[in-house]
Amino acid sequence: MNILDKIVLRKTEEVEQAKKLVSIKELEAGVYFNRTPYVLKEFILDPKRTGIIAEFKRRSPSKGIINDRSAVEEVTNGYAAAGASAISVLTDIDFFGGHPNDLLAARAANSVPLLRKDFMIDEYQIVEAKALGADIILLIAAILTPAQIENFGRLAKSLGLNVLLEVHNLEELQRSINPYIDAIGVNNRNLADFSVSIQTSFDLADQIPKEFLKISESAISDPQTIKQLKTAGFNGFLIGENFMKTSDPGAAMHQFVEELISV
Ligand SMILES: O=C(O)c1ccccc1NCC(=O)[C@H](O)[C@H](O)COP(=O)(O)O
Repeated sequence: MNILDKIVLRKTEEVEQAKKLVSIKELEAGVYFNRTPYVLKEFILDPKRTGIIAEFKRRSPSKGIINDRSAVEEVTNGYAAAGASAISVLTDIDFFGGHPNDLLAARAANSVPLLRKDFMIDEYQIVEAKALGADIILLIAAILTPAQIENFGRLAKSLGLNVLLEVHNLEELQRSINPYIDAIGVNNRNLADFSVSIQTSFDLADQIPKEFLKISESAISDPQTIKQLKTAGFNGFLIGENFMKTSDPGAAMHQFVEELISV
């Protein structure tokens, strides 16, 4: 069993527990449920912003603890001030040290699009994402069937949410595209064995149909790489560890953006 299988197994139990604790009706009565989500495309393509989706990530299966000291409000405020086009908040508890409350806290503290970064395997989590104040959900092709991706995408769009489809290879891309997707993220990390290669993004860049935003995800640590990814057609860049491993992730992003402007 690889790490993705383990995560999905645990997630299945977690979602069943959550359903028993909080009903869909209660989620729909939440303070954020009726807010209109931001449109990701407007923020990613805004020339005053950076295209960076900066991630709040305490730990990961590949790296262990990355940062268990920084507060979500402080970090996400720092990211927004540094020009983030969106902020990714990991809500997985057991494998990433996140929590749904991190998303609520980030929502209360920020006015940029928020990605609920989690392993979505059930429609309940999409309704929950809306209730937590998310603007974007992630659908990972490696753990979902094409029918699930279409059904989850349809539900997300009916709630006004943006849909980011994550793929790692051409086969996942070709079998997963549907009309409910806004953005395609190419994950440079192989989630089964943790190997990373930016080449994955370069290889898939021209295969992504023009109507989708193109996001390169993971293992980005150098402004020069962003420049190359932009030349290849990417408009968005998901970065976690490179900022979170520092004592002040917002300041680290600010410094990164300064360098990005000058390369
Ligand atoms: O990061 C991991 O170790 C990981 C393991 C298994 C499934 C998902 C995983 N990460 C999720 C992500 O895709 C990243 O958090 C995100 O793209 C940011 O990556 P990075 O900039 O390398 O922290």
